[in-house]
Amino acid sequence: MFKTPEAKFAIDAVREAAALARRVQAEMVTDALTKGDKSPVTVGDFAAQAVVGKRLAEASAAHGICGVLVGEESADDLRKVDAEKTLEQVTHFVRTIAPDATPEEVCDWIDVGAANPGDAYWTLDPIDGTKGFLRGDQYAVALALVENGRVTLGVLGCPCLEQPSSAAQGESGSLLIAKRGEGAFWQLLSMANDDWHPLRVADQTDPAGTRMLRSVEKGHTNLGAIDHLATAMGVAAEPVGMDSQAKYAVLAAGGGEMLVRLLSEDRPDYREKVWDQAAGSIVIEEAGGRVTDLDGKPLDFSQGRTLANNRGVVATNGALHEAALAALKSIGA
Ligand SMILES: Nc1ncnc2c1ncn2[C@@H]1O[C@H](COP(=O)(O)O)[C@@H](OP(=O)(O)O)[C@H]1O
Ligand SMILES: [Mg+2]
Ligand SMILES: [Mg+2]
Ligand SMILES: [Mg+2]
Repeated sequence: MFKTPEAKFAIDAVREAAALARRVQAEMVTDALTKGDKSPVTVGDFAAQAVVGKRLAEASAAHGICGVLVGEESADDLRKVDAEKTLEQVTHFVRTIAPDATPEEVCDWIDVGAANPGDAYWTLDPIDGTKGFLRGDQYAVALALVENGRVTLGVLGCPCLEQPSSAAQGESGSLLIAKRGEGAFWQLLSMANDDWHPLRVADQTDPAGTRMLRSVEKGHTNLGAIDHLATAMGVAAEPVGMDSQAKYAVLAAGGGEMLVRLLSEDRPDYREKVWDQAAGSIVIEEAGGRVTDLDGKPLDFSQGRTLANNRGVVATNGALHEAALAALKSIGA
C-alpha cells in the first residue's frame, strides 16, 4: 500500500520530521522566536521544515515528483545576526539526519518551502500546534499534495497521540495517511511497516450525542460561541480542547464527531492557512467524514497560501454535517 514515490516521500519525510521535533522536545530546546504576526516559531519548527525541504529536493530530483513546497516557515528571520544562536541549535538537530549540514544549507532547505502555490504543490506545517508543542500537549507534522485546488494526498504525524481513536496523550505516536479515492489509514509513528489500519469516522446520527473538538487557544477560535453551538445542537458534553490537526486524526478515527474553527473575536477577518487544513481535511474525508467552511462551502485550495474563499472550518462524521451547519446558522457564526 502507498508505494508511489509521492506517498513514500511524504511518509518518510513526516516520520523523520516528527522524530526531529521529538528530539528537540526531549532536549528541551524550547527557545521561541516571535514572528511578524506575533505567533511563536521554535527550533523544532525550523528543523522539521529543513528536513522535509531537503527530502523533497532529493525525491523530486530522483523520481520527478512535484518539487514545489509551500511551507509555513521561512529562513528570513534565522539569517538575521541576532538569530545566530537559534540557527546554531537548528543546525545541531538537522545534523542528526545530515551530519555535514552547514547553517547556510539548513537555511536553503527551509527555503525550499518558500515556493508560490501553483496548479500542483505540496504544503507543509512542520509543527502544527506550536503552542501545544511548547506546553507539552498535542502537535502534528502535516504534509499534503494539492492538485488543481484539491488535496490528493495527506500525511499527519502526531508524536503525542497514542492512538487516533482517543484524544489521550501517549508516547508511541500515530502516523496517518489518506489518498484521494483510496481511503485513510494509520500506523504507529515509531514503527515503519506495511501494516496499515483503516480509519473510519463514528456512525453517530443523533446531534445530542456529538463529541465536539476545538482549539485550546482562545485566540484561534471563539470559545464562547462554541458553547452556544453545543447548546443549539442539544449537546451536553463539554467540547474537548486539543491543539493541532491531531483533532482531525481523532475525528477520522471515530474518537469524536465534530470539530469547528470559528473566527476569533479579535481576528474576524482571519483566513485559514492551507497547511493548517490540507492534510487533516483529506484524512477526515477519506475516513468517511465531511469538511466545509462555516457556510457549507468546500475548502478551496487554489487561492494561494490561504483559503481566501472560505470562512472558518467545520468537519463532522458526515451524518451530522447538516445539523452542524444549521446550528452554526442559528447562532449567527
Ligand atoms: N486568529 C487565528 N484564527 C485561527 N487560526 C489561527 C489564528 N492565529 C493562528 N492560527 C492558526 O492556528 C493553528 C493552530 O491551531 P490549533 O489552535 O487548532 O492548534 C496555528 O498553527 P501553527 O501552530 O502551526 O502556527 C496557526 O496557523
Ligand atoms: Mg505557526
Ligand atoms: Mg499550523
Ligand atoms: Mg506550524
